[in-house]
Amino acid sequence: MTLSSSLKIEKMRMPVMETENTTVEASLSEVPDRLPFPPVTYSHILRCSYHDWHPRYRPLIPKSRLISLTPAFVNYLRADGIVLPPEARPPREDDELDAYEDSEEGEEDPSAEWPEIHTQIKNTIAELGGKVTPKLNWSAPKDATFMSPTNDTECRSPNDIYLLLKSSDFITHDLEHPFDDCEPDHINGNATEDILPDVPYHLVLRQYVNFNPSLEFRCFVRNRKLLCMCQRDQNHFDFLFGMRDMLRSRIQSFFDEKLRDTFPDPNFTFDVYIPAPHQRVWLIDINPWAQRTDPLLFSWLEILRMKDPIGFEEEADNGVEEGFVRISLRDGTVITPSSEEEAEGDSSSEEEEVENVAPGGDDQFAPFLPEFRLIKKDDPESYSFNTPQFSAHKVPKELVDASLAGPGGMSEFLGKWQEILKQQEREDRDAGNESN
Ligand SMILES: Nc1ncnc2c1ncn2[C@@H]1O[C@H](COP(=O)(O)OP(=O)(O)OP(=O)(O)O)[C@@H](O)[C@H]1O
Ligand SMILES: [Mg+2]
Repeated sequence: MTLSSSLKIEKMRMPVMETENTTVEASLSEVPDRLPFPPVTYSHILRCSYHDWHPRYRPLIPKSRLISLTPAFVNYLRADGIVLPPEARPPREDDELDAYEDSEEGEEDPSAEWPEIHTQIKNTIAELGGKVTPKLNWSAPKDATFMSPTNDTECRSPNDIYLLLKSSDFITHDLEHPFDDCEPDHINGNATEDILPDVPYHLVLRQYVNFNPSLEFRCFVRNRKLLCMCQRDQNHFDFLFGMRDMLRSRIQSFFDEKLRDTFPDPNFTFDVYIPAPHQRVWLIDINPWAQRTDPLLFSWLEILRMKDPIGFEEEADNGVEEGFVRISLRDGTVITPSSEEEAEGDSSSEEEEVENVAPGGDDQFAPFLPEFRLIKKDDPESYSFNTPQFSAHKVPKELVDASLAGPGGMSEFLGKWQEILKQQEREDRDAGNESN
């Protein structure tokens, strides 16, 4: 879950947007003051929490473990400042034993308040092969990767995890604002009491895998219909265009078979990963149908105003070619296999292979298939490969340089940070003295 994209951004995005088949032009006067979302309820947010859906979809998810967090640990995450438990380091030959013991003695150990969680995290990292990527109920600390020497969310020790979690605004959002802009649920038409629900906080540890970001997709579901989807990474990948129909078909089947009738809410978004050889779809996350979920290559207004795909029935026989959806058309009408049978015998000669076009090619009609939006070569949305995402969360260059400078790990980086701050204070003081 990212911090919300504002309506202002929606307005900026709307005027010209290349879609898969059409160019949508909307005048700003058509843009409402508020995005027309249905009310987002507390229980919808809770049902999108990893701990809620993980047991239901376990076989569809890459290997992960959940650790139920105690109030003491949640307090540690919430507390200002970053104090990490002391790390046991192997004694070096030149260590004076006395000096080594002295330095250990004085150190504060926050994990003394939550030793069982600390141990569970250590054991889970080992169980998952030594490398994990963490997240809380809704969010991964993607905005804090500047704290990591590898510049990503790979963690090898509990301290790597604590440092990322405590440095992330996305994690703070999970802790402090999960129900912002939400309202109580309605039972029999009556609103329930407006008391914020208790959140059963969980730490999710996923076995770290080298993801190919070009094969991650976000999918939007409204009224249990797969409405549209797009790539998650904001770069242009030429090869995706040739695979679009095949990937769409995989995602549609995955949705129909695994999610459509099992997710408790009719509206939601989900993220998938379809690594080579692109046979298997992995579920990565489920996000609320709410402004806080980044619509990526779409704008929310565009999604909310989108027509439902009218749907299709894939031919029941085995004449379906890999990578294509075969739809029966006659006189511009969709003919499903059952209606075809009723009408007359074999009509295969009248079949056409169609992409995401409406009958008669008229844009006023609903599309047949969910739009699958990819970044074209010259799209303004396409980032340069060097530009990091989450620009709102950028930090001074010195900090990034410091984090990348040495192999000493994250704790060393914290030390460098303190040094930079002290140096800055000294310079400010000197500048003040000079001007006096
Ligand atoms: N097992 C894994 N190993 C390595 N990287 C992973 C793994 N699982 C997910 N990732 C990476 O982490 C990214 C973020 O994960 P996730 O979608 O769960 O975070 P999020 O905070 O919910 O994101 P958003 O705010 O976009 O909803 C994914 O896009 C993927 O690149
Ligand atoms: Mg998410």
